[in-house]
Amino acid sequence: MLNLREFEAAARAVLDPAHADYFAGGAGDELTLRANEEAFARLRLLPRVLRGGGKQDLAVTLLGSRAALPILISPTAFHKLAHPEGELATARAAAAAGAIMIASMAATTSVGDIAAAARTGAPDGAPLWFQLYIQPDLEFTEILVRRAEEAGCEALVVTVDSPARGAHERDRRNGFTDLPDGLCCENLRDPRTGRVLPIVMSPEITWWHVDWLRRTTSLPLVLKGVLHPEDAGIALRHGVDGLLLSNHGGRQLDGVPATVELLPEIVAAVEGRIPVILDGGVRRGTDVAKALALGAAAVGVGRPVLWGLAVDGERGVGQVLELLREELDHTLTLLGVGGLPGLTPGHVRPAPAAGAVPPGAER
Ligand SMILES: Cc1cc2nc3c(=O)[nH]c(=O)nc-3n(C[C@H](O)[C@H](O)[C@H](O)COP(=O)(O)O)c2cc1C
Ligand SMILES: CCCCC(=O)C(=O)O
Repeated sequence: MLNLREFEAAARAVLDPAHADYFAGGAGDELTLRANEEAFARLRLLPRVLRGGGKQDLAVTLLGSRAALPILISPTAFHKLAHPEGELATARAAAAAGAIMIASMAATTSVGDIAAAARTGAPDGAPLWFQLYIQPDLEFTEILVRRAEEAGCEALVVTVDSPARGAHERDRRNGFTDLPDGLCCENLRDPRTGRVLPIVMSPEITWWHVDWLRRTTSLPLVLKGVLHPEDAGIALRHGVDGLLLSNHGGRQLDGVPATVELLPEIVAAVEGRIPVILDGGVRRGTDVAKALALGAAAVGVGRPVLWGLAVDGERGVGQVLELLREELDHTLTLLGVGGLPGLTPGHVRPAPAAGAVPPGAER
């Protein structure tokens, strides 16, 4: 497999079509889903020449978590739909690659088991973060937080773009509403009753809940899904430690901008005080370089990990991460950049608008 696109095609060939559509799909007309990738394609890279350099160091430290590459595994639900080993395979591959994995609250494996798998992938420890939808039942939300802490998660990623579930027409068409028998969201098991609770996406969640969470845990808090620069400023005032600039891969509000289009504004709004991670449409090492040049501290990938997992379990996820790592390394070399800190906004230009006449070409 030469690139992530080939993984996508191969994954579709092996997945149940309804599950392939669940992974691939977006909300509504899928405008934002397409926009994420198109926006990367509209950015051009501008290399510098004759600058020497050598082996690229791709390591980053994010909120105290050390990673071998600036590419995280964004949280995605239901990995056992892609492969019987599910999140365990993903965690081992992430750990072996030194990539931070953000375990989804909607995982088909408990966060404790995911953490144990990550340790087998990298015995000196592999950074694991936990994604949380704040539940209106705060007692249960606190149970989830303690489980993540006990599992050794190093940060909480609080998804705030989901006051309601996105409208996924592919799932409605396919009648995909529930997990198959035998699979469930293990993290949602309620120790008070032994039952598995449904995930509540509630419009009643507010900044008050972020403050509550801030008081409830000492883990770093990353807000996932802030898109408005004013909300980035509000997040700072609420003591948030990082932002994951995300439109949920085009699966929540359709019609919102591509994340990389918003990146410069969000980076400006946080004034360097907290890291901004970006996800949505990252498919190439060149995309990673573009996002980092525009000020992202790192990027996340969602669907490509599911494709790798579907194609070949742990090995497939490992190959997806390795392809991105290699491509990023090669991109930096061709850009004449000696390491991640060398990437600057000057390395990126917008493509001319369609039909535009280049300056000096008018007659
Ligand atoms: C199948 C699928 C399931 C997802 N599940 C979650 C989830 O449980 N929690 C969450 O915060 N985001 C979830 N996301 C959004 C991802 O974290 C991420 O924002 C998005 O996939 C990034 O875009 P990309 O797929 O283009 O890389 C999901 C995305 C997909 C495609
Ligand atoms: C209840 C699971 C939510 C998964 C999710 O966030 C998505 O499919 O985008």
